Amino acid sequence: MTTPRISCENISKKYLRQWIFRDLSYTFESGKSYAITGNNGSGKSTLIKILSGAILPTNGKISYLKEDGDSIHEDKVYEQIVYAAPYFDLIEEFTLLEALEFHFSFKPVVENINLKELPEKMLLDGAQNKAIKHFSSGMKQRLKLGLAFYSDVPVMFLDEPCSNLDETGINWYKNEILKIHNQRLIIVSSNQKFEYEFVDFVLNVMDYK
Ligand SMILES: Nc1ncnc2c1ncn2[C@@H]1O[C@H](COP(=O)(O)OP(=O)(O)OP(=O)(O)O)[C@@H](O)[C@H]1O
Repeated sequence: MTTPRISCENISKKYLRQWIFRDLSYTFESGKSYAITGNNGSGKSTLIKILSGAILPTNGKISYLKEDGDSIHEDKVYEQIVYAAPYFDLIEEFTLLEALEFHFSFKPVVENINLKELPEKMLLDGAQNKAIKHFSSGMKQRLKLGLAFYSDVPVMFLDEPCSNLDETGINWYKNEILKIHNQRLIIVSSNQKFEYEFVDFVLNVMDYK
């Protein structure tokens, strides 16, 4: 698995007439973990969306670079990433097993894990044939995070990862992320320290106003 780094050159984002952030130049190194912090409405989700390629910056350039310095073509970037966020919906009509089969038809599952083991790993044992529309908000969040954790890809974006999780879910999140954080580039958007205690670097979006 190649582990890319993400280079941002002078990126700025404007919505309507308001600059959300300006002139952000930063390199997210492969295998390191980062938190993006800042007040409510400061632009954390906007930045993480831009880094993933979900939306474009108003100005500036984002590149995914391989170890040899070559850039990964923008059409191929999606193969490198998983992204769990409140604004990305699950397909509600699927059962849990269908959702797992669907997701893992696009992304490889991490080595040595069988698809059948995943519900238990996500604390969703017993819900295999339940439709996602009947999941609680915490179950949906564990599924979103689980799809990210157990996909064998080098870049992981997490926006507000512990929203809707109870204490058991938060402990599960903390344990699972500690197992993988040295193998991936992880970028977490959060205002809650316990969600990003494991990171190597903190980037405050307020510093780019
Ligand atoms: N599509 C959009 N059109 C116009 N303005 C937008 C759009 N998306 C976000 N904004 C604005 O950009 C600013 C940053 O929003 P963003 O969601 O990135 O903040 P955030 O730091 O993630 O906030 P929170 O901590 O509340 O989740 C806000 O003022 C928001 O209203």
